[in-house]
Amino acid sequence: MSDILALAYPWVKALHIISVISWMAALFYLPRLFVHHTEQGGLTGPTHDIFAMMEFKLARVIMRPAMHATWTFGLLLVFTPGIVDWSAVWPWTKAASVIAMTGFHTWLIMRMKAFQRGENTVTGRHYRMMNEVPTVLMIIIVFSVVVKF
Ligand code: HEM
Repeated sequence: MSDILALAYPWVKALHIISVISWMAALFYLPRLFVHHTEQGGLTGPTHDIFAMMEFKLARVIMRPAMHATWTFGLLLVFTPGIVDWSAVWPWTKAASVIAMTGFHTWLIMRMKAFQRGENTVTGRHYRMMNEVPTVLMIIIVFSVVVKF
């Protein structure tokens, strides 16, 4: 098994990066949709229905499968011999950040489901601020995994 993972390493890493790009695209765009849904879409009527449909499809067709793929390929990289040195700091920084990113994903799913029910208690300003969370985490993750401090 270790031999197969070592041979597949560059392919798995490429698939990991493709999955990460897809996941991040959704994590960046869904809060933007929530901003405009809150400020222009309302919670009933045709504009609300269009926003709710776009949010549902983004979450279910792109964001969820991309997160599963990112975790799957990322964990395969973790189990590849010689790739992660747990005595260094970067794997722990990265692990904490990806858990936080997954928490942010879960929060977005909860907000998406609330909009589906025609409910929303969060302001557009709050969604704008929350939009910075994946940006900050992404910067920490990429420096961790590339610079390996
Ligand atoms: C979700 C759980 C994740 C796990 C378990 C994971 C794990 C890993 C591992 C073990 C590597 C290999 C490091 C190496 O080859 O030296 C890697 C590479 C990489 N990861 Fe992740 N990762 C995850 C999520 C993410 C996220 C969310 C991002 C970006 C926001 C990301 C960005 C990258 C990049 C850019 C690389 C390539 C680094 C390089 O080769 O220089 N990963 N990941």
